[in-house]
Amino acid sequence: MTDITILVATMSGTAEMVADEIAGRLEDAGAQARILRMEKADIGTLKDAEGPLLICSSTYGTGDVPDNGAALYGALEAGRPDLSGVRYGVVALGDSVYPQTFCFGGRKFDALLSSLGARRIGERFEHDSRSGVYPEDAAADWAEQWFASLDD
Ligand SMILES: Cc1cc2nc3c(=O)[nH]c(=O)nc-3n(C[C@H](O)[C@H](O)[C@H](O)COP(=O)(O)O)c2cc1C
Repeated sequence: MTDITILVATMSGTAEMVADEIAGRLEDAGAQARILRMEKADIGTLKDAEGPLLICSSTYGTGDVPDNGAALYGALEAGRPDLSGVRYGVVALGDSVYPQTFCFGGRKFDALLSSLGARRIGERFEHDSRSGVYPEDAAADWAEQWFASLDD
């Protein structure tokens, strides 16, 4: 069974709700999904994860990662661990009212993990809170496809 760790960075809870829905969908598809808020994660969490990681992050401030993800982001940036054994996917939440920094929380994690040697599986999923699409439904649909593509 594939173990998937969903790492959540959120300010007002949307990303956590999205992670809950994704976890349910992944479990239905036969995965073991664990949700971890980023303040409870460290470099070891990423390096030692049994299976792929799923970054689920919103965006705040001027294109910043949410506060609860800042310590992990900073530790990765400063420590520059070798993550070449890590596979990951990205769910990025944002709002197109901020076109200059749209979905930068998820995009920043994506760029950082990739620069540390981790391999992204599939395209990044980006949700615009202005779109009228429910983020949890769209992200769960995406995650089901993402999970299926892990075997490719
Ligand atoms: C103060 C504030 C700043 C924001 N800044 C950005 C931003 O720079 N870029 C972006 O794409 N979205 C931005 N957003 C939108 C949120 O990322 C988006 O609404 C997201 O769905 C919130 O998810 P959360 O509840 O998990 O934090 C901002 C929202 C707020 C309230």
